[in-house]
Amino acid sequence: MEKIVLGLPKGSLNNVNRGNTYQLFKDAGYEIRGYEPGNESYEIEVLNDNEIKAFLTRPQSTPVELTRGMVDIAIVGEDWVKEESVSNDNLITKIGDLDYGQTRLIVAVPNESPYSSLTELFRMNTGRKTPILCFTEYPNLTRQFIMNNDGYKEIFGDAVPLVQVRGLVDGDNDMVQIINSDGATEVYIAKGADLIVDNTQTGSSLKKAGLVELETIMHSSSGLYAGPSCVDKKMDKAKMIFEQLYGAITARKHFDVKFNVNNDMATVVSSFLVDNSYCSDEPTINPGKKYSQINVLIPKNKFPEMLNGIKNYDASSIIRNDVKQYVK
Ligand SMILES: Nc1ncnc2c1ncn2[C@@H]1O[C@H](COP(=O)(O)OP(=O)(O)OP(=O)(O)O)[C@@H](O)[C@H]1O
Ligand SMILES: O=P(O)(O)OC[C@H]1O[C@H](OP(=O)(O)OP(=O)(O)O)[C@H](O)[C@@H]1O
Repeated sequence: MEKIVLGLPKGSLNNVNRGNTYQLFKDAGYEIRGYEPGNESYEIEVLNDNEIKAFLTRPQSTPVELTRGMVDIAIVGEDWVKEESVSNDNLITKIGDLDYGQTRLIVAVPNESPYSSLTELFRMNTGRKTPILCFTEYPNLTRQFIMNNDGYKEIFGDAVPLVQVRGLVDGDNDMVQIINSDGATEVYIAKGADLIVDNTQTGSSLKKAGLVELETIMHSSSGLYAGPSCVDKKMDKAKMIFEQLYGAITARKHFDVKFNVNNDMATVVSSFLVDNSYCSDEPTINPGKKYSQINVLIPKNKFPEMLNGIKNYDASSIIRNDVKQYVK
């Protein structure tokens, strides 16, 4: 098979404290070299799967690489896929969500602002002589969101806010200007912007900059996405890679628990576990001479209550293991 070309993210999605994609690949059983967080190479080796060729990608540029077939599949945040698809045909398909790198794209203004919504911001600035300035890394989503805002529509109708990406300028309403930022977006408020659109995770960057959220534009998390070059065998392979990764993510949320009960209690305990959803399909029962060993895969958050419950059936020799891979 022709190798599938995989884009792996640089930045927050490969950061030990934010979204450790490297660890996810390791947990999923891939031997991966050249992708250690903070020490990534541009070409990454997947030593135990010679059907994969991997490259480092910047999330901001990943959608372009996907639509042009430079990579067949990639891990990227949904925010960047949406940002790209606002003005272009959406050629990118989502193979599946990977449930990490959760952020929200938000509109923020200074704490002391009198507005409690974006509509109020536009209404309270009616007739202003200077432009309303918004800085963001997401000019397409921002323009779309602003143009759908009731306050904006009341004052400016269908006029298109001016958007500036470095020297490139588009739009006809220069009283509302959306200007591209390449990072550290929060700081633009201190430098004179009226509002920003940025992503937030813990909220600490907003707090530090003395900003407050007005609106949520979208929720985002990382996922595996495919471009138009990912068809037939490549798509089959992409789905297999996703299943492998998702198995590792699901596994992180479960414990593998084993314990013994008297043989005559085994069926009662099994029903107790099924009735309370303390297992995946059903408990596995291995009967011995006097005791039966019961084995369940249980969501981590349900473990304490299950432990409490099985003690009522005189469970003994209770052991709990981490799970590496769990494909439902
Ligand atoms: N603090 C965060 N925690 C988790 N995920 C984040 C965080 N900040 C951003 N992300 C997600 O990571 C992806 C990339 O983020 P972003 O474009 O802001 O740049 P970055 O990874 O920090 O890189 P750079 O600093 O080079 O801009 C996006 O999909 C975003 O939603
Ligand atoms: O809500 P928080 O947990 O503070 O995370 C959100 C911040 O993290 C990212 O920035 P990053 O630190 O990557 O720097 P950047 O703004 O230069 O991209 C993002 O752009 C936010 O500014």
